[in-house]
Amino acid sequence: MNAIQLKSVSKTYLGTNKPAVNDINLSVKQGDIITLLGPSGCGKSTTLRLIAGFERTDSGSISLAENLVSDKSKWVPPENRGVGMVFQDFALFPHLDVFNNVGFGYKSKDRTKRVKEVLELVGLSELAKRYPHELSGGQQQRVALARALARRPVVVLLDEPFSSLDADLRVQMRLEVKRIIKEAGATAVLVSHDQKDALAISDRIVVIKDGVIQQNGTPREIYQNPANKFVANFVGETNILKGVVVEGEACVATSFGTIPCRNTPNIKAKEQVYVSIRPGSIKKDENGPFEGRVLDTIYTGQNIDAKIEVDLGNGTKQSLLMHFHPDEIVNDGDIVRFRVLPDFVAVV
Ligand SMILES: Nc1ncnc2c1ncn2[C@@H]1O[C@H](COP(=O)(O)OP(=O)(O)OP(=O)(O)O)[C@@H](O)[C@H]1O
Repeated sequence: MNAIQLKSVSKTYLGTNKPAVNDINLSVKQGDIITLLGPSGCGKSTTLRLIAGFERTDSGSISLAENLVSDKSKWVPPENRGVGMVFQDFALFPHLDVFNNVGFGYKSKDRTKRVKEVLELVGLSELAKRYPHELSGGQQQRVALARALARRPVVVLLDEPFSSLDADLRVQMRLEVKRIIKEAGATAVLVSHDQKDALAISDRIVVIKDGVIQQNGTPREIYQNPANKFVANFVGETNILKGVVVEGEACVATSFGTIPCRNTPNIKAKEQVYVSIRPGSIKKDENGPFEGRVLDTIYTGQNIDAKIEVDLGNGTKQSLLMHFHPDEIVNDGDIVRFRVLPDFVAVV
């Protein structure tokens, strides 16, 4: 079952002449976590607000759990859409304790039982009597999530859920939020401009630019086979090079040599293309076919991120980003031989 379906949804705000959301089609399967990912102003929050019912569409239709909630002749208000919302700043009520924040507006007979249940789920049973100012950022986020889940919503919408958390807590809360949503069996839509959040938490990522969906895929598809240059650049670091597809081989001829590439069979031979090579696909190898000079290195703990320069022989140089194993000793000016593995090479 589709928990969410958007068909040809568009929205232009009054007083503007460019659509914030432009003909978006999107289906989200029951139980999936999806992230709307894109730069500031691309239309992520507008999409979320249209689903929640805080904004009205200009055209197109929205269904939640297969029930139509918005089209040109039907409009279901936010409170009747079965949507749970987690806001960026968590929006907890400062004068209510954790228990009453979570149970706010929940009027059913089973209120006490349900609030206890979701507090258990988010691991806050012990802190039910605390007030928001007595909680850490991560605990406040759990309260916000528990409140959103309490009414067993059709979908949970989370607007930049990790942006107010510091780096360590952010990493921890990605896993925790994912666990909680999965255990609750909820369907969730997150909005984020952070590719690391998106890759870590999502079943699917929807990359948006200028109100238009650029790609909708699993984190692996998005990272390994970005649909275009924008997606390749926005989700992770990459090298984008011009090239020509080689006839009869899964290869692309680029300025510094022929490199293996898996997604060429559907492309005509000799066609001019752009190829995206992730830095992790460029491996140091004493017997490799290419040679470059190290310009710059950054030690990240997991890798040594390096910028190298390949001499193309005719007075021009091609710079490339590559990763070295963190054990390597790499100095600026070193000459390294390398090869390109096909794993993270894609025509875009
Ligand atoms: N209430 C509004 N009135 C007019 N224009 C708006 C309004 N809200 C958003 N916009 C415009 O619509 C476009 C999309 O905005 P939106 O907030 O959906 O983007 P976003 O991707 O969520 O950005 P951010 O990450 O900065 O929140 C932007 O150009 C924005 O300026």
